[in-house]
Amino acid sequence: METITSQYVAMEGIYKQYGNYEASKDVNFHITEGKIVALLGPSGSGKTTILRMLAGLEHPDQGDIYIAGKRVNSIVPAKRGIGFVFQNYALFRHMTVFDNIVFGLTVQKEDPNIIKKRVLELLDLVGLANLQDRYPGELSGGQRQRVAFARALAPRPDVLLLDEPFAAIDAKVKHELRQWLKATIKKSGITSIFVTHDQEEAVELADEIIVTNNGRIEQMGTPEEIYGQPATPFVAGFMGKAKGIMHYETLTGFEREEGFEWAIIRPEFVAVFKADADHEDKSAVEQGVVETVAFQGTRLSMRIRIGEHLIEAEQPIEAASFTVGESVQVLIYRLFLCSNTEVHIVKNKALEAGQIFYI
Ligand SMILES: Nc1ncnc2c1ncn2[C@@H]1O[C@H](COP(=O)(O)OP(=O)(O)OP(=O)(O)O)[C@@H](O)[C@H]1O
Repeated sequence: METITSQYVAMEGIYKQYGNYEASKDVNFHITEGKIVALLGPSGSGKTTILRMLAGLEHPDQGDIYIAGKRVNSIVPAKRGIGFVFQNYALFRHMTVFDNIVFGLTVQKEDPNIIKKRVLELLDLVGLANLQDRYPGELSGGQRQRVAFARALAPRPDVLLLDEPFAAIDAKVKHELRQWLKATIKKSGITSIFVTHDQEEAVELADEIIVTNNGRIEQMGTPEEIYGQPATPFVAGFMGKAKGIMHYETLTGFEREEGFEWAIIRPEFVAVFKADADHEDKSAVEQGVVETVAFQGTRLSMRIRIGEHLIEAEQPIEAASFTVGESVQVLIYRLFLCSNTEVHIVKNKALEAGQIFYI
C-alpha cells in the first residue's frame, strides 16, 4: 500500500463529476495529525462532496485520498478508520444513550466488559454519565449531538468527519456546544474535519479553514490568515460581515492600481466621526452621509454613502450617536483592492505615520 509520511489526511488532484456537473475540480489539501479543519463555503460549493469522498461514500473520478497516511481510494467506508457525525444526530430512538454508543462498538464484536468500560469512558468524556439510561427523545438537541459524537468516537477512529454538526442546534446553545466540542476533540487528540457554511463557526472551532467555491479550493489557512490575508477576491468578499464592495475610482489616501478595479471595505476598516469633530487624521477622511442606522446590542451598525458608494460601518454605542441624513467624516484605514484573481491589502497613505491599524 502506498503511504505518505508527513501528512495525515490528504487529497491530491481530486476531480468528481455528477453527470455533467463538476462538483470537485483539482482539489488538493494536506492536513496534519490532530488538527481541527473546517470546510467552509457557500451552498453547492462542494464541501459535502469532499467529506463524502473522504468517508468513502462517494468516489473521485481522478486523484488520491489519504487517511492516517494510507491511500484509501479502494478501501470500503467501514475500513477507513473514520467516525462520522451527521447534522441530524442519526441516533436510534428505541435505544438508550448507553446502547446508542455501544452500537458503534458491537459491529466490531468486542468483549462485553471492554465495551462497557469504553462506553463509560466515552460517557464521561462527553459529560453524559448521568443520562446513560435515557432515550434520545428525552434529551435536548445539544445532548443528542454529544451522544452522536461519543458514538462516532467509540471505535477509536483515526479521523472524525462532521457534517454541519450544529445545523439543528438552537442558536443560544451553539456557542457553548462549539467550545465544548473543540475542547473535547483536543482532549481526545483526534484529527477532525467538519463542514459548515457558517464562518463564525469555522473561525471559532477550526485550527485551519479550507474555503471552497464552485468545486475548487480558494484558500487553506488559519482563521487569522483567511480573515486578514485573503488570497483571492472570493475569500476577501466571503469572509467578514456586511462589506462595501465598490467599483474603485479614487478614495482619499488610496492610489489606483492597474487592473485592480474593485475595493472591499469591511466595517472594521472604517471609523466614523461627527462632521465637526477635530482629530489628527482630517486630511485622510472622506465626506459621507448616514443612510441607515441599526442598533445591534453593543454596536451601532450604519450604512454610509460616499459619493456613489455605500459602505458599512460599525461604532461602539458608547461613541457618538448618529442619525439618518447626518453628514459625517469617514476614515478608511485600509481596504482590499481586487483584480479578477488577486487581492492587495492597502493601507491609507494619508494617515499620520505611526497610526495603529486595526488588524
Ligand atoms: N448525488 C448527486 N447527484 C448530482 N449532483 C449532486 C449530487 N450531490 C451533490 N451534487 C451537486 O454537486 C454540487 C456540490 O454539492 P455539495 O453537497 O458538495 O455542496 P455543499 O458545498 O456541501 O453545499 P451545501 O452547503 O448546500 O450542502 C451541488 O451543485 C450539488 O447540487
